[in-house]
Amino acid sequence: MSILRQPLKLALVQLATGADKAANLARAKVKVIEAARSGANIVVLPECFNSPYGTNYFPQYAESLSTPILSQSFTALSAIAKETATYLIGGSIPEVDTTTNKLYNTSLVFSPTGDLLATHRKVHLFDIDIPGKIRFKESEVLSPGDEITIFETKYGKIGLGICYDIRFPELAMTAARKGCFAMVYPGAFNMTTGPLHWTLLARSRAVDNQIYVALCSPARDLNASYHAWGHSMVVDPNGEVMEELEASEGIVIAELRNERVEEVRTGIPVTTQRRFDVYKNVADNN
Ligand SMILES: O=C(O)CCC(=O)C(=O)O
Repeated sequence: MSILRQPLKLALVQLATGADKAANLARAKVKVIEAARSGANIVVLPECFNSPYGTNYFPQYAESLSTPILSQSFTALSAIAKETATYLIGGSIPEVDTTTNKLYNTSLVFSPTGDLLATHRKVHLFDIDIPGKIRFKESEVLSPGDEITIFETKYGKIGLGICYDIRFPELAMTAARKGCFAMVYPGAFNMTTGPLHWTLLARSRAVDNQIYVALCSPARDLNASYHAWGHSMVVDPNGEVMEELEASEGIVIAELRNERVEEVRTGIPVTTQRRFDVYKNVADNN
């Protein structure tokens, strides 16, 4: 069965971001136009591309999406998607729900006509504490989303997660079993877990599910309080890294094809060999 209806070019924009939201949105527009001119059909921006990354920044930069026209980032992303006629996976932005006052780390996806296709609120919040290296507690200010996000494109279905979501294989597995040809994760790993796990996790989710996996980071800025790992990459369904950036701003484009999915799935047919009769109670504790 064809899960990818036609070949497509996927672009990851490893954006250089700063503290000025309007400047970040303007820079995103320039780079998405550049990607589209290079033939990209789907373009991805990084996690928190419109603000610095840090719990202290989220309340200040958060936008309500309840009246989209009033959201600076929503309107900008929709207009960029329309102008470039691309599917735009708009990284993520801090969102405030004004009825509950809760904050979320939220990704918006737009169609080539500028219509909203999907909204993903980061499900697994980035709460880690590695003594002497990094402590980060998104849950101090953010609330988690509660849904797996899958959206339909003319190419097929794509699953969407944000950064730390990649550490949870269940999310990608569920999306793959629902027919997604790719998982896309806007992300911003750091200088401790980046070198340890970024590539490992991307390749793992790809090879677990025999799907494409794309991770899109901001560029590294050593003057910022958070140093992003960079290394945006596209991994193929065999777990092979197709394209990868270093730490500075750039764009990578990879061509995704159904033949590659089929070739890998035929050679090593794990997608049809699963034994849910053996591990159907995967969520039980004992
Ligand atoms: O999982 C990690 O090591 C990093 C996650 C992260 O930076 C994030 O969720 O924003």
